Amino acid sequence: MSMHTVSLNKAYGGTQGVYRHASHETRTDMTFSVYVPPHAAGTRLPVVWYLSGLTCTHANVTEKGEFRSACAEFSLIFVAPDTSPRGEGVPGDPANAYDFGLGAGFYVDATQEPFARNYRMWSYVTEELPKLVAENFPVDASRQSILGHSMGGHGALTIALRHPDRYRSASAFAPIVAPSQVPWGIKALGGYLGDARQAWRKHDAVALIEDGARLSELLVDYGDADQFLTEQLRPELLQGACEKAKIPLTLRRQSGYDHSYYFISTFMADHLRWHAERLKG
Ligand SMILES: N[C@@H](CCC(=O)N[C@@H](CS)C(=O)NCC(=O)O)C(=O)O
Repeated sequence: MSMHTVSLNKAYGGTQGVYRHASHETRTDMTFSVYVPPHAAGTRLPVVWYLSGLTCTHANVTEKGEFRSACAEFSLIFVAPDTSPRGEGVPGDPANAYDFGLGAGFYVDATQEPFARNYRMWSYVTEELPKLVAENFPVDASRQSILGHSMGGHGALTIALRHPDRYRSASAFAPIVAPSQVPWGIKALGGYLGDARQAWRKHDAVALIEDGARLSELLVDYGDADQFLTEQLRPELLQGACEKAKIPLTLRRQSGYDHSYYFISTFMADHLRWHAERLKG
């Protein structure tokens, strides 16, 4: 699998890169960013996957996430994929909707037309991109963690719940925890997966936990001034599911914070420290 370098910039002694490759999953070119911290030649480093929210590309967190200082301090590689396929012929014009189509892939493999051909973000993020990253960067694949924001928090939680042996830890900022029960999720899962709600359950963190999926622990932050909190995010549903399933959840309500990267960047280093502790050794 080949990729080409779009940009490389030295930062905190390491390298922030942006790369593009032809994806066989999405049948489009895909762009992603990777920060590699300073390290001794020949060493393999733990990797943290960051999944972004609605309307985002790799660039939002890369430019506004303020993760590099902590990644350099804790020796973490940080990978940020795009949130959907893009390009000529890809359906889902964002002029029609910001919450479905381009920039809103929801980390599922679509089964419905006309989306099934390109919208394969589940397989892209869990299979294709990890292989490409392992081939091209000094990652230790036995030490991986995943985190995300909003729609990307949904992606991080569902991916971690379905791959408990692959990721040592999972966390989220303001995640959509029960897409089957909120407007963003009902629109996206219905549009990509169809009306048969049974197929939605493996893309719904709360439903996965109800159906028996387990994680050793979870860290979730949200802001109490988040404009999406009560209608779309509903952290209390995750809290209830985790309590029932006895999954230790650290759920922090951050006073005055909204849904933006001002919130995410404030708590980014904290999450990365938490992951780094679990990625040791
Ligand atoms: N304000 C956005 C709503 C979507 C939104 O808040 N997106 C979040 C993720 S769910 C985000 O990170 N946006 C991009 C950014 O802040 O850079 C819009 O109406 O387009």
